Amino acid sequence: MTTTENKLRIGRIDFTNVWPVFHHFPMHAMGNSIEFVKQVPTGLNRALAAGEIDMSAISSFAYGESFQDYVLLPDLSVSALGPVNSLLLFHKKPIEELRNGRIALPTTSATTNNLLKIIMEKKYGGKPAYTYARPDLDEMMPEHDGALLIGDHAIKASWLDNGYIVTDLGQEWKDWTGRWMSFAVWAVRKSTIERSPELVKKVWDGFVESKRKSLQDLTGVVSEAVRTIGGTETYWHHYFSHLCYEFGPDQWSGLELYYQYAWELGFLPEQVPIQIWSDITRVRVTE
Ligand SMILES: C=C(O[C@@H]1C=C(C(=O)O)C=C[C@H]1O)C(=O)O
Repeated sequence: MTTTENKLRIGRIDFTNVWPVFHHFPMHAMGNSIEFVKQVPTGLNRALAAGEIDMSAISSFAYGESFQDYVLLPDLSVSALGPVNSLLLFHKKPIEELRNGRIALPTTSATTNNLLKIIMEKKYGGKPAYTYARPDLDEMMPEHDGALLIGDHAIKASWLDNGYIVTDLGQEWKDWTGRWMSFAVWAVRKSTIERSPELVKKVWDGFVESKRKSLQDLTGVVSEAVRTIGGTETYWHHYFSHLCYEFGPDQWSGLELYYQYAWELGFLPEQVPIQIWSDITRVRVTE
């Protein structure tokens, strides 16, 4: 029986990229057993680590920082093999020339901020000076050679003709490594699985079913995006079709390389195992 005490608090990233996973979520079937908390990724990363929420879509980097306390839900992520269209570095000179430059990073991101640092250091052999800033290009650019934006902030900035060079970090990663990259993952606190395994399974089923329905017919998420964010149906169709919401061996392999590099550069204190929740009693750990 569900009690108020084991009500699940679930984080929802406040960006359009996750909509397919939530759009058809069967809220009506959950009674009052769950509650959604909507924030930008770094807000959810912090809340899950603090135990203020029980499960959440979070930055994959944040899983790497707290993997001892979390397991990952299978079949759910925000991933891409190539361009993402919402992880964009805006810059004034070619990326090679940013090696010793100044780059503004958004306070909303963890995965992509570290991805950029990895790419700048390992691919381009540079160590720019980084500053954290509100995700606003007009505020970020005057003092910097480049600025990173993620999510809807990146999308809206990409619609303006601001004269900057625009580099898609999903594309950069794929060109360099040939691998997938998963930017957001669905993590659950291990203590939550111990406390409410059936409810976690029911919620996971709901997310996977929502994803399946949304991708089968994108009309619902596309028209809501046009209505609430702007842009055209063609834009959003293209956007959602180029994101991938799967989380299987291809995506794990990309993420393993990312964690390896992040560890080598000292951004993560330990090597990170990908731990996938496989059923209500067992946890599978991939090497
Ligand atoms: C695809 C995206 O992936 C995201 C990037 C994140 C990060 O950099 O920490 C976290 C969650 C996702 O929202 C996006 O923001 O557009």
